[in-house]
Amino acid sequence: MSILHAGYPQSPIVHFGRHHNVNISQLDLNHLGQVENVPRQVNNALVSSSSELPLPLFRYIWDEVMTIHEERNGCGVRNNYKTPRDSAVGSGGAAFHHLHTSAAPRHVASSEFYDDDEATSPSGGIEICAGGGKMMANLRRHRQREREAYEDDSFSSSDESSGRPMPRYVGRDTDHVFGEFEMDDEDVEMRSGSGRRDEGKCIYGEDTDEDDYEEEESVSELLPLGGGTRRVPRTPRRKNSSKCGFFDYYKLTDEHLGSGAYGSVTTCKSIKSGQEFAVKIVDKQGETHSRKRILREVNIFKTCKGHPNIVQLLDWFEDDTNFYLVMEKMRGGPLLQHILQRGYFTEEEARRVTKDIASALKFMHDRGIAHRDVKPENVLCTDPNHVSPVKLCDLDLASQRRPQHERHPLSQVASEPDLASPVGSAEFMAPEVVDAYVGDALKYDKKCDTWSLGVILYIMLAGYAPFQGQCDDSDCGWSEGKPCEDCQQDLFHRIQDGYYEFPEEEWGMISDEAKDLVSKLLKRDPIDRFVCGHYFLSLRLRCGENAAQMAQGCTRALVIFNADQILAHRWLQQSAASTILQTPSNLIYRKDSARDVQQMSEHFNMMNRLTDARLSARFDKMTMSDAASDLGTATFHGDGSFLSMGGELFGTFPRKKSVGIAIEKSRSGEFTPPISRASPTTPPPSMLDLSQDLMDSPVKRRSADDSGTYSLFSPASSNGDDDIRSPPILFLDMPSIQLFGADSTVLNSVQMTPRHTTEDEASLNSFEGEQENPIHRVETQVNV
Ligand SMILES: Nc1ncnc2c1ncn2[C@@H]1O[C@H](COP(=O)(O)OP(=O)(O)OP(=O)(O)O)[C@@H](O)[C@H]1O
Repeated sequence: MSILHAGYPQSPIVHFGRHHNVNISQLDLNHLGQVENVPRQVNNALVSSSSELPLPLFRYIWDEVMTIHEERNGCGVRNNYKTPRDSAVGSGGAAFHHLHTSAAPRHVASSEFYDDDEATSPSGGIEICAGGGKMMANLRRHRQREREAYEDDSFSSSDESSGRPMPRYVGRDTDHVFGEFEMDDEDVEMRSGSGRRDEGKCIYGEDTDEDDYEEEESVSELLPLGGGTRRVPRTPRRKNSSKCGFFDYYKLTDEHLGSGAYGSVTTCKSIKSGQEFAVKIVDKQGETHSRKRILREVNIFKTCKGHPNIVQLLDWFEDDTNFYLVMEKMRGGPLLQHILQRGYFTEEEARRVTKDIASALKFMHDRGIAHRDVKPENVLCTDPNHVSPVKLCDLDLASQRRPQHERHPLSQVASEPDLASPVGSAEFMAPEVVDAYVGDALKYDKKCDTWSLGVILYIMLAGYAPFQGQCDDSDCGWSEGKPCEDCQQDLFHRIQDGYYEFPEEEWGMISDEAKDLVSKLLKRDPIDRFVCGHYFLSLRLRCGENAAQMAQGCTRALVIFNADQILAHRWLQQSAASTILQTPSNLIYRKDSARDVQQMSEHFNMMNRLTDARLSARFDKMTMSDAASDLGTATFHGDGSFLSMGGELFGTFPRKKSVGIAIEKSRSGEFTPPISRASPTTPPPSMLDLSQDLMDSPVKRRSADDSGTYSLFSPASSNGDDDIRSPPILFLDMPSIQLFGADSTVLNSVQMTPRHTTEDEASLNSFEGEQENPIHRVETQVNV
């Protein structure tokens, strides 16, 4: 985990008005690293986090600093800051210094981010915000550049980081010669025409002159952290005149590599070089054929281009009957089959496989993609003689965020189809995904992948799954892969309970570190589950004696978490024991009926679309309290998933309608919201209006240990920020803010001494404000 703090580096003290000072170094990661009760691996990660922060993120911060500065001060500021490398220019200099020297500044930014007077307003209340429109927009730009850099050379064949050469492409380069499928509009027709051979038609079939140019395909940009999609400007490119199909370049062999719900995968050979590849052939006539789906899969393959632990797509074709996706051939076969055939497997090998999968997931998650079907069949071994390295395949269920402009501000909460559709194979489904099946429809996110990784790790170590379905019917064929309603229900219940064991017989010999990682991944509540990928958190601390003052004065701190919790786990950090596991003999692997799962998914998708339409219609004529009750009841499910999407959601509320508040009320405990009474920090009336409605709509919370914890969220309504993507505001008149890690240990706390405290405040146990990163909570505690 890496943290970058953008605070006030020139002085560690931030002045909140006349009476209240905050030592901002409390947010400094080096300080955090010394917190005693932070687990060792977190502590270590924090201590070393500055140097781990990827350079591109620093570039982003630098860009952000300069952009904001330029906007406020006119042009030319950027240039002024570009010359010196010393710290005389404050944080900007520090960031710049880092860019040029890779040194790790402890602070980046300061007043470059925000007006000086924001830090010196009268104190009395605290406002916490997440997201930040400009931050997000700049992060998108940064991501685009980063993605282009990756495509250019970061994971090229001489990728030093992996030490593994990428497959050398020898066949036709569809991208450069013939163009690609239409990627940017999923409904668009793929172009086709008569191929040179009868078997196939080429994707771009029109005859053209040698000198013809066509526009390069737009590339959909996949964005992390709640981003959207933006088209890259088209550039002209020479178009080849030849027409061609799959069979002009490859011939099929008899070797069948596997099949799934959508196609069969066989070996093919390049006619030119004789080199072997794998080709997934999807029948257009089949019930499951969907051009949209294929295009999405290709698009995601493209985004994952070059990663050493994701199978690479090399070429793709379409003819009258089939789609052809030509990939590198994974000669070692699916993971468990490989382990079974070898009959030998060690804990160290399990560790390496886990690291490879986690690395692939981090890469995808960083780009806003969830795989959603992580299971052993989709983990393929590169080499027939070694279990690792492995690569993830089957990106056809992977999901990316939709472009911002295509989303409806409210509908995405309940029905964003990308991550809301339950897909995947039953044994590997995370509880929140199962919830979506069994009626408690709610959002789930990329963390469903890390759950599945936990299941795979469990199976690798023990040879059986942590959750298994059973029924009383002795003739039931569930264990052979046949459908059984009762077994499926039983499995779902077990996953929802989240209860599993480490039976001594198999687990006695396995290291505590390995078990610890399993338990961090198989956390029932996604909030507590380990994550990988970048997350960031923007805090706004706002002070004022009344709403008007609060609207004016604030300061902000940006915290970026490079939350590679999985890869940073101590079991993955160093070699594990070479203990020989019982896995091969215990492996009784039941192939999933992915088709059944998919049918359920389609059904759920349909329900989603209905909900979507309903919400869209309602939103247009919605009053503020409607919006509030929507958030409070229909769409806010109180398990943190709201907030895992929250940064996006809040950011997209149109300002005029944006005074929604969602309050989560736990099952037990009394709750008196500070906003419902007059206090020195009385929030704007719009918020007061809503509070009572929300109090009447408690939301069920699923975590067992949540009593006395409350959440309050609101999109921005009065922060004086003209940015339509302005972040949510959490009004608090509490004196301290605490950052919590995934395991609920306090990472940091910022103490505020309120000028006014009342007895009422003592009745508030705590607030919990979730930011975009669901693993970190911001909580206030009463300190009268
Ligand atoms: N590049 C490859 N090299 C070797 N084998 C492969 C390759 N790609 C896929 N396979 C094998 O083919 C199987 C099916 O491939 P894939 O999962 O992509 O198809 P699918 O129809 O999308 O499957 P699903 O039903 O899981 O969605 C895989 O489980 C794997 O065993």
